[in-house]
Amino acid sequence: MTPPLSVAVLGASGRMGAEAVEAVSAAADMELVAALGRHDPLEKILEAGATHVVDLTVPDSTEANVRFAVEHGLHAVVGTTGWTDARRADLSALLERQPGTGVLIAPNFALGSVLASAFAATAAKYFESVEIIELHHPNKVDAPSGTAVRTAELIAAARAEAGVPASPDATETCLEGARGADVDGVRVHSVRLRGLVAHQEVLLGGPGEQLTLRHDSFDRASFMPGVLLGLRTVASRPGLTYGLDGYLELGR
Ligand SMILES: NC(=O)C1=CN([C@@H]2O[C@H](COP(=O)(O)OP(=O)(O)OC[C@H]3O[C@@H](n4cnc5c(N)ncnc54)[C@H](OP(=O)(O)O)[C@@H]3O)[C@@H](O)[C@H]2O)C=CC1
Ligand SMILES: O=C(O)C1=N[C@H](C(=O)O)C[C@H](O)C1
Repeated sequence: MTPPLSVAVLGASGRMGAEAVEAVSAAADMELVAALGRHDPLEKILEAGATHVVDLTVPDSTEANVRFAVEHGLHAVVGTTGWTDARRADLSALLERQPGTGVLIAPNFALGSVLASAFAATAAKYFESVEIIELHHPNKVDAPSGTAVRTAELIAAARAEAGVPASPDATETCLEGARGADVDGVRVHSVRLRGLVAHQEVLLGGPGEQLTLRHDSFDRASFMPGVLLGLRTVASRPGLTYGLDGYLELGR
């Protein structure tokens, strides 16, 4: 019989971390061996004999956490935001020196969200205009969301490959921010509202029509199947995978 995966959760008392602790504890093929808070030394992961780490902390700490895991040959599943191109490139370089170790950075673990972003990328070349609205709870520490950034990147890449020109926009703004953030040429608007969890709309416009792709996470339980899928897959995918779509058969 295959032994259970030995999993350590970082950020264990946070909104996502607490949910992950429950999900891992309930999974028959996993054992939760450590649950670390902000003040716990990372060495606790090693003492506990973890082989897999889940990072659900904050953008300021995630890079050091993941580097620590990789340097010790542990596989990491990362949901924390803040992984810029430069940070991912540094991590890829580190992973080259640790063959056999896998890291998944997943801007969104909800399968519906991953699918919605993939659908948006597929649709993007057929429409003149595309904009993203992401909507989250007001305790979220960053904007725009990692999901919106990833979706914009996928859309921009698909449009560039198809040779689609930039979305038309003749606006003269008189107030900074009125048109949202520019992510790879895609406008992203961030809403923070009490009562929300995590939501996103991709608006695609053409002459006389609009396609809206909306995904809603009403509960953080929505992220857990993706976290568990990541944990079950990451060791078989050495190096860095960016986006849970990398583990799914999406057939672009
Ligand atoms: N990929 C995905 O599907 C999802 C990703 N996220 C992302 O996950 C991250 C966490 O979100 P959320 O759970 O809502 O946030 P919370 O603020 O609820 O939790 C963050 C956790 O990180 C801990 N922490 C804070 N600072 C440090 C530090 N310096 N070192 C180690 N740990 C630290 C906190 O500890 P303490 O309690 O002691 O302050 C807390 O437990 C965010 O980046 C968010 O965007 C969120 C939802 C889904
Ligand atoms: O902070 C959150 O809540 C979320 N963060 C991730 C992001 O920034 O995209 C994923 C999801 O949107 C929830």
